Amino acid sequence: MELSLIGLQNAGKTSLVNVVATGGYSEDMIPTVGFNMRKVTKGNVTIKLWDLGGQPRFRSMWERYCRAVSAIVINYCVYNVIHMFDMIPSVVIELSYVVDAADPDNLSISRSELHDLLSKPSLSGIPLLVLGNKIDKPGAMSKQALTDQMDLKLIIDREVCCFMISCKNSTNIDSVIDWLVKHSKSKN
Ligand SMILES: Nc1nc2c(ncn2[C@@H]2O[C@H](COP(=O)(O)OP(=O)(O)OP(=O)(O)O)[C@@H](O)[C@H]2O)c(=O)[nH]1
Ligand SMILES: [Mg+2]
Repeated sequence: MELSLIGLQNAGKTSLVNVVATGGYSEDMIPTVGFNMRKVTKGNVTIKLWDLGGQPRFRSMWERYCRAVSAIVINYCVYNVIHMFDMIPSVVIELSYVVDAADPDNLSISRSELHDLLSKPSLSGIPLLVLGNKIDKPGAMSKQALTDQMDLKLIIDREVCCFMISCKNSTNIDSVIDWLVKHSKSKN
């Protein structure tokens, strides 16, 4: 199974890959240039994770990487949204600010990047996993607020699942792995 992670810069995509792969977390991260690929084995399932750079100059390649993979994970920095699409790479879209006021622009950018991506015919029907990341931070938004502000209720043409996570504290990372393994099995 192949997954692509998309999200705005600083959402925590590379941190998520590290936590899923090894359990390791670091504050000291370098922004991803282009993409990284990492293979992770969980039980009898091997997942190839495409970790895409979230800076504006890299966003045009998201669709290309989502066409070839099994799932799309969208990562938000709440904060993190992950969407999983089966048989397509996963995409992560991230928001890098405290949602409730500090930087409303980022939230609307994340929302429009997500809905733009989902409107691509090449990605139709792919399940989506939305992850709200950085819930350890004070002021992190609730799942309900994330769902409302990302207009997730408008997505009716595919399975959508949403978890609130913290890579830092490993909160709900097990649920993310279970979801990934379950969806990779259902397609293999
Ligand atoms: N407090 C907190 N910080 C986090 C969490 N996850 C990631 N971070 C921090 O957020 C920063 C950015 O993390 P990255 O994983 O590099 O973000 P990215 O989405 O890969 O960024 P790009 O590669 O530029 O797209 C780092 O300083 C991380 O330590 C979390 O759960 N909680
Ligand atoms: Mg990165």
